[in-house]
Amino acid sequence: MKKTARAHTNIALIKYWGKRDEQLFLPTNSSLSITLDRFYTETSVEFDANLTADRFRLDHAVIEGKEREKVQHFLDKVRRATGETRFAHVESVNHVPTAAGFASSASGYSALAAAAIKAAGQTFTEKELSILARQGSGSASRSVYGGFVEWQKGQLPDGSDSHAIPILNQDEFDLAVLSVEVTTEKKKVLSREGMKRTVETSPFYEGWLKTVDRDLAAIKTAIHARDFRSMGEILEYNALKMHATTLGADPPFMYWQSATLKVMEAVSQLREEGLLAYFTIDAGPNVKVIVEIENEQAVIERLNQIDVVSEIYPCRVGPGITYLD
Ligand SMILES: O=C(O)C[C@@](O)(CF)CCOP(=O)(O)OP(=O)(O)O
Repeated sequence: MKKTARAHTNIALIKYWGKRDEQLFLPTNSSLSITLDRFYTETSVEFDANLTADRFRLDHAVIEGKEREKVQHFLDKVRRATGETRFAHVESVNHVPTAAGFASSASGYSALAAAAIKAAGQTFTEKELSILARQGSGSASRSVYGGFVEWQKGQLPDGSDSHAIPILNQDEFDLAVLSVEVTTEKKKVLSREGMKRTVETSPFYEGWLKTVDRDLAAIKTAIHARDFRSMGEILEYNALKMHATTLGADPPFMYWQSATLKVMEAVSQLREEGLLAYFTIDAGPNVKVIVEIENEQAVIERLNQIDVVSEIYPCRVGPGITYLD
């Protein structure tokens, strides 16, 4: 039977940056994210005895090659976990503007994990789904839950303790996440390759590992206290440290472009003027600005004045996985 699930993108406030096990997608450090309401992936899965290979369509186009193989490799994990033996039709639609710089792999693999398990006639707990989704893309482990989510790195070699846990529900600490798209010129280093090169070659990586757990503990305290200022200071600091590690990689690389820096400077200037806003940046030049709801419009107006800003997508804290049939 065909089953469909929806999963949302998430934005990390404490970054997942490095794997201790590439095959099982086990991270070097724990991370923490906000699931967003606006951007999501809807995926349907139907196992079919007549198929001789998994079929994958993304945004109504048949996908072949590496991307299809990655989906088949992931569905092999689903078949091992469920005893399902058939191949599947997979249909995914991304409600994520690709240019917005959101890694749709997070929403993509959590939606795929949820729909595939249901289509195999099984029911997984969120913890089991998180462990499965993690093996498609690390950040997908977090999109299983809504709101504020921690992905615990775990200690066990089999990864059975490396999964997400809910920290705060989506309606318990409302804030705005402004996805600021800047004009982009060059191709970016994909996060998977970027973190691998950094872990293997950057002398700054040990500094990252030394301080990330402290950032995580401090931001959880700030979130539970609804202390926006402290939370903002920590998330911005953590993002800067993550990006600093790439400058020491061999060969070095930088996700920021001049447009990125212009937005970063504007956010600092806003704080000078008393408007509390903080930025975070992932594996690309776009910037996500975190702001309290009452300041959202004022901050959007100011950021729209920056010549290199091409689009701003306002988001709110969003839900975990939902099943559509
Ligand atoms: O989201 C974060 O915590 C931080 C990042 O976005 C920073 F770029 C990394 C996301 O990495 P992902 O795409 O999940 O890698 P995969 O496990 O190799 O698929």
